[in-house]
Amino acid sequence: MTNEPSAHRLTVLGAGVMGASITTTALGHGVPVHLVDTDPQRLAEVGAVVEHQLRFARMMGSLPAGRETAALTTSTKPDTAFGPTVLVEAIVEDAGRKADVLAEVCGTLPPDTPIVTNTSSIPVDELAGAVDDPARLIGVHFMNPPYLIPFVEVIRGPRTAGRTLDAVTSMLAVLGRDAVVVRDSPGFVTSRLLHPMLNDAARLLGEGVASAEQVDTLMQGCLGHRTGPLRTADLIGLDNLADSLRILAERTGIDSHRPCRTLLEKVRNGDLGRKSGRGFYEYGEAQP
Ligand SMILES: NC(=O)c1ccc[n+]([C@@H]2O[C@H](COP(=O)([O-])OP(=O)(O)OC[C@H]3O[C@@H](n4cnc5c(N)ncnc54)[C@H](O)[C@@H]3O)[C@@H](O)[C@H]2O)c1
Repeated sequence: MTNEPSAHRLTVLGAGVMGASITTTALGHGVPVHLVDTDPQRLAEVGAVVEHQLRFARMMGSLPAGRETAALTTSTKPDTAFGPTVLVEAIVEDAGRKADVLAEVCGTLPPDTPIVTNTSSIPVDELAGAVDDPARLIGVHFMNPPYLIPFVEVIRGPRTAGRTLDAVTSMLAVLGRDAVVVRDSPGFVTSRLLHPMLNDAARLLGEGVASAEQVDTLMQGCLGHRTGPLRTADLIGLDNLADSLRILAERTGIDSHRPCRTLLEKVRNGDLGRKSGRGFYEYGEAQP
């Protein structure tokens, strides 16, 4: 696999928070993307979201200068004629739905096309059971937002082939991402450490120990956390965080990983964080 962007083409499943921003990262590095979402409304909005993110990423200097932005196509079903070199699954954090979509899509790809799951917490080998050839599935846990964070956590499942790892790390190099390869496990390294901490921050808020601003200010000012745990939770999306915590609790047997009452209440009220315009903080309107 070459380092020429034109040698790579991504199909991305899921045009939500991560699917859109993975798309921005690829387009800004000159890699064409076919973006698929079952929700036509989301597809109608996502072009403007990606444009906004491309402008922001350029302003932050996080895209290669002089590289032409690649073409984006969208649809509610994968276009088999697109011929991706890698397929990235970034749909909701639900093991059953991910397994269904992976089982369906693998039959439409040539046998050697690597499949990436962007799951936050589901063990890759659990999802590999849904793929025709488990050797071609690998986890790439892009951080949010991927066009600003140069590191990615790569999860090599016990059945992931070396050729899959090589092809995917080569694609990540074209996207300017540095891969840290870890062993498969619920939540891997980053979600296993981060998500329970965000849950505890919400618990402290619910117990009335401190306000959201105080929790974040203490974690930023005293412990050097970049954005504060509750602002981070709002950035992730509180529905996605709750789903990931449920999976962590079920797969590790650690009951305290279950999403706390304060977090569940926010999700029930539709306060999902930046993507809905309100979470632990008010944003006025939904943020791209
Ligand atoms: N949000 C984060 O900060 C973050 C970070 C790293 C990884 N992740 C992981 O990335 C994945 C996506 O998370 P998100 O935050 O973007 O979720 P999201 O809820 O913002 O978006 C999910 C999208 O998937 C679409 N979808 C659902 N079923 C589909 C299907 N069968 N085919 C195509 N599209 C489908 C939905 O319509 C929605 O637009 C999850 O596995 C999540 O755990 C999230």
